[in-house]
Amino acid sequence: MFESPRKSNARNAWSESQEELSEAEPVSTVSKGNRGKKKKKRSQPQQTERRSVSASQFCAEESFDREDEQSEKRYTDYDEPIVRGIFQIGKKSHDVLLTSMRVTWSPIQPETPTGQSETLRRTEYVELKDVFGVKVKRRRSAGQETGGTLLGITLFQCKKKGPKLKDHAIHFNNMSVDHCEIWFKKIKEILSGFQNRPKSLKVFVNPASHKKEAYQIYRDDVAPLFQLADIKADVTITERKGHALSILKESNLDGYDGVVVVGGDGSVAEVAHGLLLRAQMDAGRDTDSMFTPVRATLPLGLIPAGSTDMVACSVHGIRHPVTAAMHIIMGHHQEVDVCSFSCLSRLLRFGFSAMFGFGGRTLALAERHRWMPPGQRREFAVIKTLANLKPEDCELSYLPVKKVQTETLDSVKNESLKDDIEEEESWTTTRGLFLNVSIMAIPCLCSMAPRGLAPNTRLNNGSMALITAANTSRSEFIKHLKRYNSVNNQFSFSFVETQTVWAVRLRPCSQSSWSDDIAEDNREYDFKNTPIISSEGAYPWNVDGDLLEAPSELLIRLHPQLLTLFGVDIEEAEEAHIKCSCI
Ligand SMILES: Nc1ncnc2c1ncn2[C@@H]1O[C@H](COP(=O)(O)OP(=O)(O)OP(=O)(O)O)[C@@H](O)[C@H]1O
Repeated sequence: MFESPRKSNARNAWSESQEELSEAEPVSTVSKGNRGKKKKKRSQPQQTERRSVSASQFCAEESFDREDEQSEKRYTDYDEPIVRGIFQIGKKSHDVLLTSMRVTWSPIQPETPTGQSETLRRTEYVELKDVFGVKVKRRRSAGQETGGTLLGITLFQCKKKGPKLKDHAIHFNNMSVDHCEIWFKKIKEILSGFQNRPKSLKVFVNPASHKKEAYQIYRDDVAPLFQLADIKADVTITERKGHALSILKESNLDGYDGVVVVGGDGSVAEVAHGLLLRAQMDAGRDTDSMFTPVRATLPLGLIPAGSTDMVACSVHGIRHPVTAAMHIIMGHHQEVDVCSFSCLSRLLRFGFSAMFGFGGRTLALAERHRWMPPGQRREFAVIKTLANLKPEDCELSYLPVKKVQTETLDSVKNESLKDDIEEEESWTTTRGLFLNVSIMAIPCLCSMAPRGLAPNTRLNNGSMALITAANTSRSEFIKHLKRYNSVNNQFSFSFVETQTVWAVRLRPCSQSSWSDDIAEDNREYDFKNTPIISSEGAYPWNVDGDLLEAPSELLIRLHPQLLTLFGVDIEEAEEAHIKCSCI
């Protein structure tokens, strides 16, 4: 029985095999003077191409025998042959070559009357930039934990299909210990040279997320991939709201290369806030004043396991735990804009999006009915809030993004924004009745809004979308909401306005805050068993799916590229994909 590669112990993989096996076969380590034709033609591989090339491509490159000195130099700089040997791949023996960039293999077979073209057509390769793990492959009997007959080595490749990433195993069979040891060590050495790839991660799993499946998702889909990639994971299963935040504030994070959260948007927001707050504390920033924040030192990985997963969808383009894990393993970094929420100059939290009015009230109501199953709770809250739809009387001010400012450097932008915030005349102010006010620093993709709640915002374009729905009839407002899930433009209503902004100030003016709703609600429900979340005079905000109560005016500022997430800019990824299929 073959050992399942996912269950092998990555760290001791080779040392274990050395102890148990002694039989050796000659290995032809490729010397510079004996590279043959293969050494000459490999130029720097294209960064976007992930699939194996066809033999015809390889053949075309191979066929040039006369090369000038310059191309020879390019070859030796980038694609030095390291080791060459024979492995069985599938059912056939192959001539396999390892260079610093790739592993190339072609079947060994007698030459045909037409020459070598057939062999070359079958030549394939995998680029090492797409490989995330190498393991020793052994045959073990049922129940055998260690040892076993060496069969060869297995490479684990990250494969891309649209926005989806998945792992793919390529088996190179050879029963010689010496042969496999050299290959194993050389490939390991190359893989450890990828600086962006994390070696050690702090992982937070929220067991209460959505259908309580976060731990299972981590254990079954993510941990085996981390193990293949030799990533050490220090896992905390959170016990309560705020648990991850307190760990991030208090623990020594020096040994980690990143932080990972397995959960929904609420968990993501808590961990993102924790990382950023920790960075401010370490940098000595006074968060009780108008401060210019510093960037978080560690990148954050998001494994979606919540009910909406807007942040994960926005940075991966898909809600898929394996894709999320592969972005972390491969060290794909994406800078992301973040906003800060402050009240009377005091920082309340960092986050990505906020809703006031309908969005805030709906969440507040759902939170008060936590005892209901998640889907039912949300549906109930939406219907009840729509039934009691009330506009918010508020004063709304914003700092519009000026064209010239969008091109300035981030640090300059932060300082310039700080000056503008302090100058009252830079603000545009309106007072009115609003059914909903949304402020989004990222596109907020989710199943209810596949194009995003804020489709015109990018992850790091240095601005936020301000979307206001002024007072209108319930039926018009429902039409607007329904459009998020359709191909029609949700903003083409006279009562909806969108702005591109840097900062927003919102001051509720109505005296009847949502505590009136609670009083009404409590008449209908058993309030002894329902926690009362609101305090008198506080207004509910939905900040990344988490309830935030602000007693008075809330200031929301944008901080360009303050956080690094493991992921990609999905628009760029899509463009690259389109280009590929055109070719
Ligand atoms: N052990 C725990 N028990 C209860 N709540 C927890 C626990 N650990 C963390 N939390 C809190 O649960 C809140 C909600 O979790 P999360 O956002 O992951 O799930 P969700 O609400 O189902 O998903 P989404 O936000 O995507 O809709 C978070 O604010 C988090 O702080």
